[in-house]
Amino acid sequence: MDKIYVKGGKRLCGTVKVEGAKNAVLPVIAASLLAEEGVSEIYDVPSLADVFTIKNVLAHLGVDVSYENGVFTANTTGELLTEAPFEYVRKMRASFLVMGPLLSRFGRAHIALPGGCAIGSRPIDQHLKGFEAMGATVETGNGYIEAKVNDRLKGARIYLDFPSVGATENIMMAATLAEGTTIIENVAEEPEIVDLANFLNAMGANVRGAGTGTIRIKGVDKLTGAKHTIIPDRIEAGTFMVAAAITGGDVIVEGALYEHLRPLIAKMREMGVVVHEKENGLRVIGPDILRPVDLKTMPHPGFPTDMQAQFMALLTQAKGTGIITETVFENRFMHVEEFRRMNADIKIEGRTAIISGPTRLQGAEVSATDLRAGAALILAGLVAEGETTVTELQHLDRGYVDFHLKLAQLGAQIKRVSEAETMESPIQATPPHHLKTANN
Ligand SMILES: CC(=O)N[C@H]1[C@@H](OP(=O)(O)OP(=O)(O)OC[C@H]2O[C@@H](n3ccc(=O)[nH]c3=O)[C@H](O)[C@@H]2O)O[C@H](CO)[C@@H](O)[C@@H]1O
Ligand SMILES: C=C(OP(=O)(O)O)C(=O)O
Repeated sequence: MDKIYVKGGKRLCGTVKVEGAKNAVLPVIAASLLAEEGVSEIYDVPSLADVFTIKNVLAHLGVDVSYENGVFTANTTGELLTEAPFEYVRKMRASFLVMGPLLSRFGRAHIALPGGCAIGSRPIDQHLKGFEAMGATVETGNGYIEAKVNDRLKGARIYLDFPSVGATENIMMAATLAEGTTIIENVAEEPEIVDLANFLNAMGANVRGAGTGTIRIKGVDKLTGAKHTIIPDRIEAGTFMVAAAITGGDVIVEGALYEHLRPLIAKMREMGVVVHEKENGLRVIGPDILRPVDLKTMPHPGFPTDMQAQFMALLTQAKGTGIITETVFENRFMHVEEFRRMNADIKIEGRTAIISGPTRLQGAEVSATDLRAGAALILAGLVAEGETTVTELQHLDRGYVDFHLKLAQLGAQIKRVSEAETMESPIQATPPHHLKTANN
C-alpha cells in the first residue's frame, strides 16, 4: 500500500485551494437519479475515491455517466436497475443515499445494508422510519434492505430522533416525488443539506426550509436534470486551517467560506489563532503559543465531528489541558492510540479525551484508522521531531485530493510513495534524513 512520509519542523506559508465538498457531491449525484428527463451537469466535483464509487454505483444502475475535469454528468432518463450491491455500499456508506431517489421514482429499491465502520455502528433506522412513514414497506434479509411502495410515496410528517445528515438527505430526496407534502422535523442543518436542496429545487422540486430545523417538501410529478456547482469543502478547508495553525504558519485557504466554518473559527480564535476573512477565502496565522480549549462535537452549527481528530492534533501543541467530547459517533477515538505512538499525552474517559500539551511529538509509523484520522496524523507529523510514516491511505483518498502535494506546495517536507515504488525499494532503504519533498 502507498505510504506518506512527513518530516516535521516547517512553517507552512502560501495559498491552498479548496475542492468541492465530498459530503455535498455524494448526495447531489445520488439525487440526479430522480430526473426523468434531461441531463444533470455537476461542477466542482473533486477527484476523490468516493466520487468514483458513487459514479460506479450509478453506472451499475444503468445511468449514462461521465466525469472529466471536475464536471460530472448523469443521464438518468433510461430504464434503470434498482439494486445497489454490497461491493459499493461496503466501500462507502453514502452509497445508501440512492435508496430515497430510487424508491421515490421507481417505487422500489434493494440496497445492501451499510453496516458499521471504524467510527461507530451507524444504524439507518431513521432513514427507514421516514420511508415507512411515507407508505413504503421495508424488509431486511440476506444483508439487503428492500423497500417497496404501491404507486407513489405519500407525504407525511416525520420527526427524526437525531438530526442525522444522511436520513435528512434520503427522506428529503424521497419526498420530492411523493404525493402531497412532507414535513421533516429535527433535521440536520449542515451546509451540505442546503446544497442538496438547491440542486433538488433546480431540478424542479419544491423544498423549503433547508438549513433550519424543519424542512417542507411539496411533492411534484416529475424532475428534470439540472446544472449545479458544489459548495467548497469546509472540512478540507478546516484541515488546512489547522495545518497553518499547528505550524505557526500563514496560509490563505482559498474558497473557505466563513459562514460554513463559524464553529471552527470560534475555537481557533479561542486558541490564539488569527483568522481573517478575505474576499477569496480565509487567512490563517498560527500564534507562537496555542491556548487549550474544551470542545464538544455536535450537529451543525455545532463543532463538526469530521474536524475532531485534526483538532486533537492541534491540542497536543497547546500549552495546558484541552478537552474534546465526541457526542456524534460512539467510537471516533481510534486515532488516539496512533497519536500516542507519536508521544502524545491523551487520556480517554468515556466519550471524552483529555489532551495535555504542549508535547514534543516524535515521528513514528502510524496507521490512518479512518479518513480524518489520516489527515490528523499527517498534521501531527508536520510538527513532530523526525519522520512520520502514515499508512492505510485508502481512507485519506476518500476525502482529500492530493493532500500531500497541497501541503508540499505550502512548504511541508512530505512525499507519497506508491505501492509499486515501495516494492521496488523497500522502506528500510530510505532513511528518514533522505526524505525528498515534492517541491525540491
Ligand atoms: C457522506 C456524509 O455526508 N457523511 C457525513 C454524514 O454521515 P452520516 O449521514 O452517516 O451521519 P449521521 O448524521 O446520519 O449520523 C450521526 C449519528 O446519528 C446516528 N444515526 C444516523 C442515522 C440513523 O438512521 N440512525 C442513527 O442512529 C449515527 O450512528 C451517528 O451516531 O454526517 C456525519 C455527521 O456530521 C459526518 O461525520 C459524515 O462525514
Ligand atoms: C465520516 C466521514 O465520511 P463518511 O460518512 O463518508 O464515512 C467523513 O467525511 O469524515
